[in-house]
Amino acid sequence: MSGTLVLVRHGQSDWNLKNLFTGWRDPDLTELGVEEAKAGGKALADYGIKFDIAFTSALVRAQRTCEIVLDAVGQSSLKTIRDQALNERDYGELSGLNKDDARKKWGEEQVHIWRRSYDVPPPGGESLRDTGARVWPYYLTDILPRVLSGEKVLVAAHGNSLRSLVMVLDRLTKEQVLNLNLATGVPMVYKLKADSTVASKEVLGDMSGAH
Ligand SMILES: O=C(O)[C@H](O)COP(=O)(O)O
Repeated sequence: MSGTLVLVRHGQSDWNLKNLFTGWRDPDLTELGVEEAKAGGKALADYGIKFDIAFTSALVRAQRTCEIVLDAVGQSSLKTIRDQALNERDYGELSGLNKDDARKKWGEEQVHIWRRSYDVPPPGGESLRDTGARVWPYYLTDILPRVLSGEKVLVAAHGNSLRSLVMVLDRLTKEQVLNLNLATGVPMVYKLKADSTVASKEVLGDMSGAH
């Protein structure tokens, strides 16, 4: 019997609010980010799920989101595994730069390619493929076996580490992944088949405002 995989991007961080490239830098959630995480948790509580285990990254914005979601579903003491394999894409030399300033310097198109393409890395940083090269093996060895054995698994992570997973789960092409944007704090509930492909996907919230 296969289980359930819930992916949730962390709520708004201080650097999301300031419009800065963040990557492996470690800002905390804003007040809005806390509210987004609470709303995602409430959606999961209303859905009626109880998790068997949670995974998050080595970065505080994802860890706090994970804690807030678990609190909302009444499981604040649930075992949670932190691993930097789930960290945000390393933004390299863009880390700490303002996204609008970067567009002025390098042009809208180039910045969009760095942010959303599959295989073009930002200077000194990771492409989505590079991010996947650490997320996918971790998923295969540490997360997927639990889901396939029937567990309900929460993964609270980042826009791009989760895009690399969604790309595989939703079988998106390199072209399609350009338009994949994940909203902060909106849970995606996947039920997997025994062969690890997706039986169903439900999005508990509004992804349309994601950018
Ligand atoms: O690291 C960051 O700056 C954000 O968390 C994600 O950035 P993006 O929207 O450019 O992918």
